[in-house]
Amino acid sequence: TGSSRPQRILKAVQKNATKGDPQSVISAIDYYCRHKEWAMNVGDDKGLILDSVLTEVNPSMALELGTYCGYSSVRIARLLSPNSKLITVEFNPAFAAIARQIIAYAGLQDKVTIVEGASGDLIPKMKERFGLKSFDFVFLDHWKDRYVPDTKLLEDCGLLRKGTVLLADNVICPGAPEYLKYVRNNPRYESRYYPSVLEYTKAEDGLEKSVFLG
Ligand SMILES: O=C(NCCc1nnc(-c2ccc3[nH]cnc3c2)[nH]1)c1cc(-c2ccc(F)cc2)cc(O)c1O
Ligand SMILES: [Mg+2]
Repeated sequence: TGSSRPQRILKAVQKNATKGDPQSVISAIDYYCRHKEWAMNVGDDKGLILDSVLTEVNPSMALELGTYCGYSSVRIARLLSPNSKLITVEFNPAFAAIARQIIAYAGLQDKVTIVEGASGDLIPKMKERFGLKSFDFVFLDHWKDRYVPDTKLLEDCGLLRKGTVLLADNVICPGAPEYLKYVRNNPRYESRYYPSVLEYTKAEDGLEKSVFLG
């Protein structure tokens, strides 16, 4: 039984990044995934769009659905103000274990809480478990067929407030056509598409930013 791709990504971080330096962790993962083996991180092209939207929103409470190896958790958490927090949901325990180590290597463990389980089960428990009112920012990067049900669930659980920003990865590749229809035809959202490329490739992809209007 050999190593897994996430394990190899962790090793690349431990070998090439500087402990406590989030940017070096991001660069180490991007280098590895561009030159050694592809992986489904949001990547450096779409990552710059994520950075700019995040800086604009400056969230106190952020939610990420789909942690994978923690690459976007590090991208998000490194830009959060002091006392701001990121909760990230991961379904796969093996992914979560690697992400925890990568987030800790970046020195961001105090800003990030990784929750393991299905988003559909965890979202209804968030208010009580984390004593939070609502999220200021949500990054959707999990299973693409969960984007619509989980957005509806966030609405129904009162976890979105007037002005909450949803940013969805992969709306072109692998694609989230139902989600695009949902947010673009819904008067409760103001949506904008940011064209880009699929991580580490020249294939078309992009991010959809949707502001919840309450
Ligand atoms: O599947 C993806 N991402 C999802 C991973 C995940 N990590 N965690 C979850 C989770 C977390 C809580 C959940 N609760 C319920 N389902 C859950 C699923 N899902 C994904 C796939 C691609 C991709 C593109 C082109 C290809 F040829 C092949 C692949 C690119 C990307 O940027 C992705 O994000
Ligand atoms: Mg993605």
